[in-house]
Amino acid sequence: MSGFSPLRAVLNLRTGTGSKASFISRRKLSNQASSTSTRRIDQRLAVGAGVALAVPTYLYYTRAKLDYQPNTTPDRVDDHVPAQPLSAKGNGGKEVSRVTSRQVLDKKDSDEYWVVINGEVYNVTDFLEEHPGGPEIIQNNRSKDVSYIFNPRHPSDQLNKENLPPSVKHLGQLEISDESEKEELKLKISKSESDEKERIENLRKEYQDKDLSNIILNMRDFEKAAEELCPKVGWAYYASAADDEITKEENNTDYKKLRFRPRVLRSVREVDASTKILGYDSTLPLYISPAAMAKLGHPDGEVNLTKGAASAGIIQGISSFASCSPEEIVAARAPNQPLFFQLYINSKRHIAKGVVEKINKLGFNAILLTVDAPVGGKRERDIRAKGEFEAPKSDTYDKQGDTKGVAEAIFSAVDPDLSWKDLKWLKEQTDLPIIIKGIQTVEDAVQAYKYGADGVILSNHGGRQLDTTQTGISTLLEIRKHAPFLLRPECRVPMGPSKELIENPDLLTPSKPLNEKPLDRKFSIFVDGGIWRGTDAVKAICLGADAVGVGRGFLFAQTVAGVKGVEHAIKIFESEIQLTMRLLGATKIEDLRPSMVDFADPQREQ
Ligand SMILES: Cc1cc2nc3c(=O)[nH]c(=O)nc-3n(C[C@H](O)[C@H](O)[C@H](O)COP(=O)(O)O)c2cc1C
Repeated sequence: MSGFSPLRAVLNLRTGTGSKASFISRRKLSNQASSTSTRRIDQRLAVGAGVALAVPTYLYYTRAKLDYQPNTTPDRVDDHVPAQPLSAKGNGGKEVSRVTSRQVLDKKDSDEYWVVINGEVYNVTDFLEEHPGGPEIIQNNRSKDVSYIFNPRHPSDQLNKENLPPSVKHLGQLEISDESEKEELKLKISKSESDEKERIENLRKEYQDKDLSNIILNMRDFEKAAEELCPKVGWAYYASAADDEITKEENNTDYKKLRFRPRVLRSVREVDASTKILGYDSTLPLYISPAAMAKLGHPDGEVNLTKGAASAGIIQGISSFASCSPEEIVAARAPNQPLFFQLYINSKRHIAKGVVEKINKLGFNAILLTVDAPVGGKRERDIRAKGEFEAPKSDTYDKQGDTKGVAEAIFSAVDPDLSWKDLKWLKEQTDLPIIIKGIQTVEDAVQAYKYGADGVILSNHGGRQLDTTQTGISTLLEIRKHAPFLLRPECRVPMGPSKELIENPDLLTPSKPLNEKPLDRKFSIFVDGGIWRGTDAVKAICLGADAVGVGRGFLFAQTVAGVKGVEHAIKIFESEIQLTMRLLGATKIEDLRPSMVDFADPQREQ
């Protein structure tokens, strides 16, 4: 990075020239939020049961599978055991192996561990120790139909032949010999759990039928509704953050320490909040942050987000630990819909290589490489929730309580030895833009630029990793102070009143600083964490962010009402962002500049 001096950079805050990142193809949006179609979705309900969790198999096995199979999650998972013996001729006319319920039940007292999932029988004896959720949950439920536990946590194509771990043996279709055996195969679900499941099912139906615009006015309303609609384990996983959850809280309260400086009489009838994110059109400077396990909140999971993002024209980031597979998500994608894939690098590099190959092949548009989670943070709600669950007890194996929290299970596959040199390795595997997610200091933002990343996400993982770490918006302030050269030139100016504007109040914003060069190559800066309002998003954009990410808010929205919930959430953000812009005197994203914001505490140094 030629000629960078932090001192010079600080001094140059006020001056400089350069071209702004291009914002083209704006879509004019009128006073009304753009209309988004609402889509009815399947009302199937997944209720959290147990904390067994397998890291999606595509992280281990790499053959890309492009033929999407529809979700086969049964309506009532506990009743999944088929009523009728299955035909011996399924599978496109080929002979299928059949396994009787008696055979499955007899394995209870053997050395082998068999389970039934969605009407198929598997021998998982050799998989026990590989199961990222720990062997106990399988041992506890041997010789049972475990679809109820399995389905909300795994992509529906995870058990397809090409995705099946070699240590899992598919034995054939289940054939029920008689009613009593069918009963014996069923998981025993406690009364309280089945009551809870019913309550959630009814409540979700109500939300699906209601006009959300009358009851969900802001993103916090979604949070409240989601708490009622999420099974305990899912809620604990979504809401949890590290230790005392101080960073999670500050992620939002830090925005409250900034004040707007609106300009008036600026003719704001027409406003356009559209922008480009990594060159892709977006109706808002806001995207869906990648967050794992959307099926814990709603049976259709991440696909809800894909469809909602498509109809409203924003971009979705997809977690490495999504509960829908990349193939399912790509199959749900609208033509030319941009999708960014969030990557965790597996300790086994050949596995990571395979994942990247798959992402390239499936046509994702960018990689968000998460670096703030070499190990999982201490998320106590999540850890506690596993204890609260009444795990179905097996007749033959009653060791309880040793299953992992969802987060703990997930992180067992992530490489804790990842280092900057691995970025070079990743660049060799892909031509996609690489954005480093989880940058928490100005030093690392500079390092990411030096190592050739295409951008950074200033993020502390929603406060889920190191508690009391600084917030994304604080890191942006650090960059403004110590490495403003990373920002677009027009944002390398101070917050608050500007001498130039006082001398020439006709101007809405200060002119681009003279003598400030743009970077040699494009470098995007995104911020996430604690964005609950349009005002939060606009503050970050004013200070130099290219766009902001929202994690929990969208998880909650899809939990409450699937695709319809996601569309409604985007509408909320759209109308709040447009309103904020109008009240600031800004009619397009380029108008949003540091002079429109200042610290609430006037003593605070920039
Ligand atoms: C339940 C949950 C799961 C998450 N899973 C991932 C993940 O798999 N990968 C990742 O990079 N970030 C993950 N994140 C972090 C988000 O991408 C994002 O940084 C964070 O949610 C932003 O904060 P917010 O929830 O306050 O909007 C997750 C966050 C939550 C709440």
